[in-house]
Amino acid sequence: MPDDLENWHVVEGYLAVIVIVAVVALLAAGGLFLLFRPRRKAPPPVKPPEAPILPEEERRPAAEEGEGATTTLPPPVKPAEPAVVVPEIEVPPPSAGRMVRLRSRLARSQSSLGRGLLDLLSRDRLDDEVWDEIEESLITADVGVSPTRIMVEELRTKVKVLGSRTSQEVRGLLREQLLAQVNPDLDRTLRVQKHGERPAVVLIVGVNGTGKTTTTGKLARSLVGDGKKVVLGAADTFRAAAADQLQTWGERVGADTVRGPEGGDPASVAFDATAKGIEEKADVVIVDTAGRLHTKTGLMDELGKVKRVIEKKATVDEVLLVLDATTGQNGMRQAQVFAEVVNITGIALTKLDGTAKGGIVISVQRELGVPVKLVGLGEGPDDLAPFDPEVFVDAILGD
Ligand SMILES: Nc1nc2c(ncn2[C@@H]2O[C@H](COP(=O)(O)OP(=O)(O)OP(=O)(O)O)[C@@H](O)[C@H]2O)c(=O)[nH]1
Repeated sequence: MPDDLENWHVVEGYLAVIVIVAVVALLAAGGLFLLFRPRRKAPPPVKPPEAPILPEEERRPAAEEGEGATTTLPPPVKPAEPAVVVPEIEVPPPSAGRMVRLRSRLARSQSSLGRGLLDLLSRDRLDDEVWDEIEESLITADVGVSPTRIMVEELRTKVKVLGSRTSQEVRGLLREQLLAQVNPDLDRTLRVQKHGERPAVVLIVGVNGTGKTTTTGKLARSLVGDGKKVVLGAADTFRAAAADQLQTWGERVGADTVRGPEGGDPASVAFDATAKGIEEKADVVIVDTAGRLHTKTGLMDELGKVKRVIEKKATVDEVLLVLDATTGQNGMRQAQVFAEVVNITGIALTKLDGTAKGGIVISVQRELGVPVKLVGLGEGPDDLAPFDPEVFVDAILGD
C-alpha cells in the first residue's frame, strides 16, 4: 500500500473519533440544560370572589333552606333621604279631673293602709292593744306623731259614743278623721294668673333627684293643656342634662326654653326667661332651679338672687317645693332647709304611686305649713295632678 493511502486512513480514523466525541458532548450538554434550566415563576393563585356579607336576618333563611340552596339576594337598599323632622306639638289633657283618672294608681299604693285600719276598727273589742296597732299603722305610713295622736284620740271618743259599729260607720269615722288631717279647706289653687301684660312666674325648688325637672316639664304640659302659653327657664345650670331634659319637655308642647351655659349664673337664666315670657306675651314662666344642698347660706344666696332678679321684671307668684314621697323623714328634713331659705307657697309631692306611706301628705303640710298642691302619680307625661283631698282619702279607704 502506498504511503498516501495509509495516511488517509489514519486521518479518517481521527475524524470519526472527533465526531463521536462531539456528539457525546452535545448530548451531555442537552441533558444538563434540561436538568438545570431556570423554572418559570408560577402565577399567583386566583382568589375566588368573596361572598357579600349579609345581615343576620338575611343569612338565616338560607341556612334553613339546607346546603346548596340558592339564595336570591335582595336588591341593594337605597340609603334613605335624610328626613326633615318637624317636631309634632302634642295637645295634653287639661288638669281638671286628673286625680280621678289616676285614682287606681293611688288606690294600689295606699289601700293597704286603709284596709288595715278598717279591719282593726271593725273588731268587736277595741282594747289598748288594738289602739296601739292603729297608732302604729298610722305612724308607719308617715302620718307623723302628733297628727296620729289627734286621730287616735278622736276615733276613741267617737267609737265609745257609737258602741256597736257597722262597717259603713267605721269607714265613715275613719274618712272623717283622715280628711280632717289632710285639711280640705286649704287653698290649693296654683297662682298662675297673668298680671296684665306680665306673666305669672312659678319657681320650682327642691333637692336634685326628687323629680324636680320632670315635675317642671309635667307642669308645663298641664298648663298648656289648660290653654296657657308657657315659657320655661332652665336655671339648673349645675346639671347640663337638666336643661336638655327641660327643653325636650317644652318642645313637645310648643313651649320655649331659655337656657344658659353649663355652670353659668342661674339668676341670669331666670332673668332672661322672665324677659322672654314678657316678650312672648306668655301666661306663665316656670323656672327650674338647681337643688344643691351645699350649704344653707349658699342655697339661700342662690335662690334669693334668682328671686330678686325675676322681681326686677315680674312677680314670683308661686314657689313650689318638689318632695319625693318615697324618701320619708330624710326628704322631710331636706324640705325644711328649703322652707327656711325661701318662702314656699306649695308642695309638689312626687312618686306617690310608689309608696304606701301616703301619710306624708299630712305630715309635710303640718311641718312646712303649706298645702300639697300637686301630686306625681307615675312616670307618664300627664301623671301630675292637682291634689284633691277627697279623692286621696277615698283611694286610701278603697270602695
Ligand atoms: N313613679 C313615678 N316616677 C316619677 C314621678 N316623678 C318623677 N318620676 C321619675 O323619677 C325618675 C327620676 O327622676 P329624677 O331623678 O328625680 O330626675 P329629674 O326629674 O331630672 O329630677 P331632678 O334631678 O330633681 O331635676 C324619672 O324617671 C321620673 O320619671 C312620679 O310621680 N311617679
